[in-house]
Amino acid sequence: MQERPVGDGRAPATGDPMATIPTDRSPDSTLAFLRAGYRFIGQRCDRYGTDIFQTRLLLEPTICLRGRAAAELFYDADRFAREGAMPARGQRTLTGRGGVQGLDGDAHRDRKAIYLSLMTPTAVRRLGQLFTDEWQARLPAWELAGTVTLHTEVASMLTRAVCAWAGVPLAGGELDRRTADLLAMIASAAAIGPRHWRGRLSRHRGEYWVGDLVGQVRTGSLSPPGGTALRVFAEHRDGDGHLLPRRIAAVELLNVLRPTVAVARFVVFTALALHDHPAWRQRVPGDADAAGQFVQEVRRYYPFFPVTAARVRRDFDWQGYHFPRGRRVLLDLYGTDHHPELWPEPERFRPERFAGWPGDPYTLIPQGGGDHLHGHRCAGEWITIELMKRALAVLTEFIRYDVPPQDLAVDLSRMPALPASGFVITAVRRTG
Ligand code: HEM
Repeated sequence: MQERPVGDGRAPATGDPMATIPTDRSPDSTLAFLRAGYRFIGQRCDRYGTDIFQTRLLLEPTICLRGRAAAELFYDADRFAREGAMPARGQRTLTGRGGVQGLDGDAHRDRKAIYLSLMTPTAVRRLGQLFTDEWQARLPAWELAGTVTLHTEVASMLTRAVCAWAGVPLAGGELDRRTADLLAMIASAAAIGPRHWRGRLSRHRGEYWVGDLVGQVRTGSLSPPGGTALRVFAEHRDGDGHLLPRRIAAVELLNVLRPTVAVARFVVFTALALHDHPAWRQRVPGDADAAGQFVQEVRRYYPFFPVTAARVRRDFDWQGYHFPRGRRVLLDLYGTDHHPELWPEPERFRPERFAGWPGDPYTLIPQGGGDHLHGHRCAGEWITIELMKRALAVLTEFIRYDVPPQDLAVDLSRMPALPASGFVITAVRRTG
C-alpha cells in the first residue's frame, strides 16, 4: 500500500505550505471519465504515482482517492459529509432524493438503523430461501425454453423474491413491468441521453407505486406481515413521533427492492467466472469455504459501482495535502478492489486469495467500506452475499447447461457493466 503519495513534483503554491495535489490539466474531465469508466481514477493515479489527484467533473473541482488509507480517511464521518455529494442526475434515477444515502450524523444513524433491523441472519436466510424457491419453480420452464438470458431471468426471480420478503404485493401482470423499472433505475446510474430519461421515468413510476402501498398500510387497507420492509418503513416514527413523509418512505423501500434486483448482475458475473474458471465447478459443491472465497472474489474482481462521493465537512490536511471545506471527493471503489499493493496480481481471478483472509473494512469495498451503522457502507451486503451463494449452489449443483458462442465481453467504459449478451445459457437440465 502506498502510504504517502509523492505529489507531482510541482512547487507548492505561494503561501501554501502543503504539497500540491496532482491535477488534471483538462478544464473538465467528465467526458474522459465516461470514456474510461471504471479505470478513470486508477489510470490517473498510476500516471501521477499517487493515490490522490484532482480534476474537474461536471465542472466542479473534485479530489479523487483510492487505496486503503484513502478509504479509511473517506469513511471518517467527522471529515466528510454526504449531503449534496451525489450529483442530481444520480438522485433522479438511481437513489431518489431524501434517502439514507444523503444523510449525515444522527439523522443518518437513525435511518440506517431501520435498515439494519431488517437484516437479521434469519431474515437474510429467509430471502435466500425465497430466491432458491424461485429458481426451483422456474427450472422446468428453463428446461423447455431452450435458451435463457440469465440477467433478465434472474432479475425477474429476484423481484418476486424481494417483494415477497418485503411484504410488497405483486399482482399477476405486474412482475415484468416492475422488474423492468427496477432494472432501468440501476442501468441509468451513470447514463446520459435516453437511458437516463428511461431511468427517471422508472423512478417516478416506482416511487408512485410503493408510495401508494405505504399509504395503504397507513390507512389499514393493506396489512403486510410485521417486520417486513414495507410495514417497517410505513410505520416507523422518529424520536418526535413523526412518520416518515410518504415519499421518503417510498424512496427507502425502493432502496431495498432496487439493489436486491441489482444482485442479478453479480449472479451473471458468478456464472461468467464459472465459465472462465471451470475447475471451480468441482471445488465449490459441498465446500462452504471455497464457495465463500469464490463469492468474495466475484465481488472484488468484477465491476459494479465505480466510485462513491462525499464532501469535505471542514478544512483539514492529510498526508501533506489540503482538503478545503465543501470540496467534492470521490473514492475509487473499483480501483481499491484492484489496487496492486492490496491485491497481488489484481487482474487475475483467484478466489483462493481469500483463504484465511482476516477481513478488512477498507480493502474489499465493492459495496463501500467502514462501518455499516455509523457510516454509509451498504446495508445489503449480507443479502448480496447470501443471494450470490444461493445462485452459485444452483449453477454448480442443481443444473447443467451449455454456454453457446456469444459476446461475453465486459465493457469497462459502461457503468454499470455487464457482459454484452446478458449471459445466455442453453440446454438447461436439472441434476439435483
Ligand atoms: C448488488 C449488489 C450491491 C452493490 C454492488 C451495492 C453497493 C453499494 C454501494 C457502493 C453503496 C454506497 C457506499 C457508500 O457510499 O459509502 C451502497 C449503499 C447502500 N446499499 Fe448497497 N449494494 C448492493 C446491494 C444492496 C442490497 C441488496 C441492499 C438492500 C437490500 C442495499 C442497500 C443499500 C443502502 C440502503 C445503501 C445506503 C447506505 C447508507 O447510505 O448508509 N444494497 N451499496
